[in-house]
Amino acid sequence: MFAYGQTGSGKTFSMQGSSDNPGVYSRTFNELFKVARERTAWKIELKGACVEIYNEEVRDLLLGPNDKKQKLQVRQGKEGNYVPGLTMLPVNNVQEVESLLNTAQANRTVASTDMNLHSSRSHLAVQILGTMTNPEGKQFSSAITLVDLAGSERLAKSGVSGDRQKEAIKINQSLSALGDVIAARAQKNAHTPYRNSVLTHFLQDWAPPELANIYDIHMLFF
Ligand SMILES: Nc1ncnc2c1ncn2[C@@H]1O[C@H](COP(=O)(O)OP(=O)(O)OP(=O)(O)O)[C@@H](O)[C@H]1O
Repeated sequence: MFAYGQTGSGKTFSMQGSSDNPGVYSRTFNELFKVARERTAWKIELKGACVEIYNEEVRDLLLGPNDKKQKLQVRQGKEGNYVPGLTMLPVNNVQEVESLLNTAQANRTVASTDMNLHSSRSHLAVQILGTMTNPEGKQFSSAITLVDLAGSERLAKSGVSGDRQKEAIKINQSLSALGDVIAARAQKNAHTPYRNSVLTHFLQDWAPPELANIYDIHMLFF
């Protein structure tokens, strides 16, 4: 699921929500753990990861202040791309996911522009990966990814220069690459241009075009 829209339109606000008005994260993860609890005969293991894609670099947002930062790269896997070395922590309930999200939000790159005092300068991807074994012993794996995209911005309006301007150019380029990927998937093109940005490369799965509809993409427009 992607939150997409102009800078300052309320994407991060709607993803995070508040204590009296839960956002997309809370609602999604409450439902996920409710379903997991109901499947009493299944063995379900869930792990969470949070990354930001900043200036075409993948950054691990779950590192503590003393953890060693390493350069992360997207690698090709059989069922989808993955990032070797990325922190993935077991999560057993919504509170544990919320704790990961708090760490991620605190580590995310934010800056002030004319259009948003706390503008996200990166795409934030929150991923829950599940390994599930049904009562017959058959194993499945699955992932849900919620992406709070950095906002598209007109440089003249956001009034940015220097580093902020470079960030805005990268943000706009990667949003355009995401649009191209979604269009190619929707049209079931033989080639999907995943490699045109780190965002789309990170999110690449390996569904052949004829099976594209088994991978749900939801866009929230702001
Ligand atoms: N529905 C709302 N009610 C009250 N305040 C809101 C609402 N939506 C957004 N805001 C406020 O508007 C400001 C901008 O919102 P937010 O940071 O969520 O925008 P954004 O789309 O994520 O921007 P960017 O792409 O620049 O990161 C914030 O101060 C936020 O608290």
